[in-house]
Amino acid sequence: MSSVVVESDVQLSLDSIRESLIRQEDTVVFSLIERAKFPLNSAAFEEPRCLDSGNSSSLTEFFVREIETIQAKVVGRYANPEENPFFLDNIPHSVFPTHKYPQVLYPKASSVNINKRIWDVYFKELLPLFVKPGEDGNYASTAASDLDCLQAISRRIHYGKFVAEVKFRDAPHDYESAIRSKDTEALMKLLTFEKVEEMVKKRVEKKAETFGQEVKCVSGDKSEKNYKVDPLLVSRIYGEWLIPLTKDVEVEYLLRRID
Ligand SMILES: C=C(O[C@@H]1C=C(C(=O)O)C=C[C@H]1O)C(=O)O
Repeated sequence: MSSVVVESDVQLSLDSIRESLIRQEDTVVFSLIERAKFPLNSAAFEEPRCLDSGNSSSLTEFFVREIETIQAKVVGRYANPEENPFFLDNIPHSVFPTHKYPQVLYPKASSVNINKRIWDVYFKELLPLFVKPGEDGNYASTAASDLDCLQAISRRIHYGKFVAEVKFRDAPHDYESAIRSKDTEALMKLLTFEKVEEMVKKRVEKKAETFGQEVKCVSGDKSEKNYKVDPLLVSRIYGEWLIPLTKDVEVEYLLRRID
């Protein structure tokens, strides 16, 4: 995953942040396309089927917890300020040396984490929209695919912290009074760029068309195109959930920006 390259004097630009968000769209769209191979398979994430007595996790929750622990220990995943865990309260230390990430985010605001909301939104609202209903019993692969989607979506939404930091640095006086009076409406207005949002929605629709079309080798084939995930739905997922949640992260971050 491409990261914003910032040196210790921490040069940030809205353009470089937006470029990373554009690249992350590829990951999000591909992960949705991959997940659409499987039906809903709700038993994996709804039923507490763990055989370990005293553990009431669903298969998916158990899987995500275990993978997060391994990723923290082996690759220091959460040393990267772009990554936010779903379950780990105490992040285990990496057993290998980790990259020293420059301190870009404001320390008191950097811990904003809305993954509980993202988890609920993903399983209750998004997933039923873009996968077929039913069960095929392929729960292990489904859980792995869900984790890919969750991590891609979570990274995208929490990137709002970087967006908010750069917007604050570009116009601290504009933001400071709204932060002091905890005026979330004013903050939302300041950080919103409707034209950019429209462009994002159009672009992800196009990406879903391009990445998810069935490829045919018959030249001149004029038959209707089939898509693995409806491109309009991908645009809607961005417009109704991913962009608003990113902006909520921006507001949460800004509210703690001058603590
Ligand atoms: C992320 C930004 O902040 C807001 C959120 C956007 C998004 O989530 O794509 C787009 C434009 C802004 O309204 C940005 O300005 O790029």
